[in-house]
Amino acid sequence: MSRKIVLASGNAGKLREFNAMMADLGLEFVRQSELGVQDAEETGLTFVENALLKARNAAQHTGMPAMADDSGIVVDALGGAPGLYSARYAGEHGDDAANNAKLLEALKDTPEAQRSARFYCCIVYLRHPHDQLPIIAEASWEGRVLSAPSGANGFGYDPLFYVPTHGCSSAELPPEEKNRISHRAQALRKLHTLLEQAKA
Ligand SMILES: O=P(O)(O)OP(=O)(O)OP(=O)(O)OC[C@H]1O[C@@H](n2cnc3c(O)ncnc32)[C@H](O)[C@@H]1O
Ligand SMILES: [Mg+2]
Repeated sequence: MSRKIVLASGNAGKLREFNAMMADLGLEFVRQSELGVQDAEETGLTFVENALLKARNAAQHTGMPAMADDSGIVVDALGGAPGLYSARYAGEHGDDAANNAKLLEALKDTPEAQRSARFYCCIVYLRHPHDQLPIIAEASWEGRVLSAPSGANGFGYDPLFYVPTHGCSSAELPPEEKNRISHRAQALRKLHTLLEQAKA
């Protein structure tokens, strides 16, 4: 699949990671902001609906194949919150510091054994604006929420997300290691396999 894809995200951290991962997969993309595409309203009640809304918006505004990611942190002790609303958990969209502070506050009385959480990522690919058979891949990354931030890599909730397999936060992982094991890496590899199979 050689066509250029419009990547329907405005999140700098995600774009950095997609940039690193898609080159290895031979996927060429352009950011929607470079094509004047405005962010879609995320009115969905599921991650897949929001990813579809973002991909469809970008495809319709450009006529190109489009790919979108909707993701978040799902915390068991909070009944799955912030989940779908991770980007605006503290109110202001994309205020990572406020979102992390609110998460720490919400779990201040939660013991370590009950702080399990997972990052979830759903990626949707549309071949063109009228594509009725989107290619969809999703993945989760199991961990738990730390009681204090640690590490400076990554973005969003990475300083608070403890990765049991590596004994550190996802913000302490080297970027290339996060891009090997994360929810986004797993979902993108699945999507790539589906694209190859569909010869999309
Ligand atoms: O919708 P786009 O434009 O892609 O950008 P966004 O930041 O609004 O993205 P989402 O709506 O998918 O919300 C995802 C939020 O979940 C968090 N998140 C997602 N993936 C993450 C990761 O790999 N590490 C840390 N936090 C992550 C982060 O706070 C994001 O703001
Ligand atoms: Mg968003």
